[in-house]
Amino acid sequence: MTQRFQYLNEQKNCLRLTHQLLDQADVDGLLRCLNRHLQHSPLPFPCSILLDNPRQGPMLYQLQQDNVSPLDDEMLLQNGPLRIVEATQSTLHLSQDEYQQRYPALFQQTTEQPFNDALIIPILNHRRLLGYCELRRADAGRFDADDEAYAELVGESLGVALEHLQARLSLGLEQNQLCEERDDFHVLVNVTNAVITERSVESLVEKIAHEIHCYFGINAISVCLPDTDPSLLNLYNAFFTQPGKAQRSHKRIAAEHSICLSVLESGEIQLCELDEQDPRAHNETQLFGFWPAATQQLCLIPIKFAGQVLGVLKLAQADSGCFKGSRLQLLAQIAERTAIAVDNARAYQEINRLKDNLVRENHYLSEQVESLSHQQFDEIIGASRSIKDVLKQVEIVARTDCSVLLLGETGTGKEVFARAIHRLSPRSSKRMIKMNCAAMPAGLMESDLFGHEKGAFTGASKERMGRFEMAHHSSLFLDEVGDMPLELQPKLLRVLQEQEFERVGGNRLINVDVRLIAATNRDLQKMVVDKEFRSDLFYRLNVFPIRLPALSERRDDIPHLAKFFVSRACQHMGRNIDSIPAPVLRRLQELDWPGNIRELQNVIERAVLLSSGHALQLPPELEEDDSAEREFLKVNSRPVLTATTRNHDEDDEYQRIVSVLQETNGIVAGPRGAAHKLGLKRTTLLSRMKRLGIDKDAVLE
Ligand SMILES: Nc1ncnc2c1ncn2[C@@H]1O[C@H](COP(=O)(O)OP(=O)(O)OP(=O)(O)O)[C@@H](O)[C@H]1O
Repeated sequence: MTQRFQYLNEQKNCLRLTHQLLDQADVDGLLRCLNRHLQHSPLPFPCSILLDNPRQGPMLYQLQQDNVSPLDDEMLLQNGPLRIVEATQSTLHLSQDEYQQRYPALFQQTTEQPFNDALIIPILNHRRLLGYCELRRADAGRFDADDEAYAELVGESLGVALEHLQARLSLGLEQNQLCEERDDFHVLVNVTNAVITERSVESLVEKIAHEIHCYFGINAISVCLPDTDPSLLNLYNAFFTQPGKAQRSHKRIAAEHSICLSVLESGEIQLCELDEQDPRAHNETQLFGFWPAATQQLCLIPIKFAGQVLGVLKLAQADSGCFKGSRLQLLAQIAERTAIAVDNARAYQEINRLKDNLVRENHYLSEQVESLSHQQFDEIIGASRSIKDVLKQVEIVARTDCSVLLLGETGTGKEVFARAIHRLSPRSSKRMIKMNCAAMPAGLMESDLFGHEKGAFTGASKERMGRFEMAHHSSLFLDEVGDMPLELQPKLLRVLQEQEFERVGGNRLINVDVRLIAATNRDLQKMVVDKEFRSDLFYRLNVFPIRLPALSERRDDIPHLAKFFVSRACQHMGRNIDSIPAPVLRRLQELDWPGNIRELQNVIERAVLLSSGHALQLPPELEEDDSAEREFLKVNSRPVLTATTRNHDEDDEYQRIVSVLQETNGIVAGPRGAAHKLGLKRTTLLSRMKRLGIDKDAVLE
């Protein structure tokens, strides 16, 4: 074979080797491919590769019984031939003895079988050293110049292939990183989108848990938020016992000794290694009622917003790889987004609570403004002895904190006096809160009075403040207290005695300072005997009873009240009535008024409406009784009879009335009057006279 032919042949071999090497996906493949090639080349000796990676340090790849075993002992490799090859960028030719002498440690570590001669060829790419490859021959021969030349060609092929491989690997790496970044970004966008519109904590947790579960494969996700009661924490859990299907729960747990509390306080991420023997793991199981199989790690990440720790994102997982490096960073970013949403949800809850309170306060206020406007700001009309006695009692009791029980028939002014007591009391700067026990359905009364926590009963979607809380530092007027359900009475008694209570569905004691004014038109004492009212509550309410007299017991006040109501009604209706004739006032004083002042007020309003002139006229129903009224109306709606239109019976009646009138000298009313003699009521007689066309003056002529 001519030298030229041999040269061309070697070039061809190396070109083929280069192609084969370029097809390899990794360094292991390169090493295997190279050794296969060498077996059929002019240098049929085992070859190893050392790569000098500037970031990770040198790495030696050797083929041992067809297995590639990398060696990354940096000290050992740095102290080998690497640095001299780097400095000279040329082949190093060493006998075994020389090798052993110069690099004893590396020799010992890498020499399984003795060798005779070694060639160390630099792998260069554009004069940059990528590493070297090392050929060792165990036979008696030594490498000559031709061997060196061929080995250097192999080194060049390796340089090209390694450069290519590195470019491919880093491209793949970059691509992977890009994909990872894209996915991370995606999950963050998903979390942001999921939480941005969420206003309830429950659905917020559900959505975040879903994203975390899908992306990280984590099966137990909780969000822990502080409770209004500092000794408790709220734990919102989502557990994926089946892929993609969450079991949700909400628990209030004791804050003391819980891992969440330490994260809330420190604001630092906490990782806990647990196994089922660990008492903390046991504790977690108790809290969750669920323990994800083989859980080894708990990761607790603070949910921080504007420097404040709002809660904790708690994750339990078997694969601790989730809670490291970039994965942990991503979870922390999810916690940041969660914080914005938690803050929004809290703000929304607070706004809603305030709005509800405002609506309720407004409602109470308008209830009260309405009643105030009817009362000319609680003006109490009355100069009778009985009402003066009541006013004295009101003055005495108003300045104390003592409970007051207002007793009296309906419409006697119990609410008016309750307002007067509150207005004269040191609590008058706050408005009085009122509740009518008869108007409130029994089932709603407890939560209306004491408020409720969210979820306390079906439909309790929000926490709500009750009237007792609203009446803090003020007075609570319980109207119709006799209608309070028996089962609620002990709770009322407790507030009156201890000034503390719990909301419905809550276990937090709420302290209030409330002055109670109760009223009833029922006979509470009898109710106690009949076991319809608790005696202990009765005695507690009855500390200062004030009995309001019925209107029939204070007839002297009727003219004052009538004038007051007439002027007020005229104002409202735009009427001008400036006198109440004496007979009208007298008539008003005669009546029984079972509905008391309220009834009087209604009658006057009606009279104002019906009166045609400037003097008040009574409405027809104010006749002595209903039959008289009917008669009056009947008679008045018919034409007056004359001698020609009267029938026989009517004629008889005409004669009888005329003769009695003549006997009584025209007097109709009174014991000697015609009505009495005929056994008729005065008004009935007057109606009949009108109907029959009898003129009492004409009868006497
Ligand atoms: N002394 C008074 N002066 C002026 N108006 C009064 C007086 N007492 C009561 N009223 C008026 O009478 C009406 C009934 O009064 P109030 O509602 O206080 O009675 P009550 O005893 O609480 O009735 P109920 O038992 O039916 O609740 C109200 O319109 C009130 O303004």
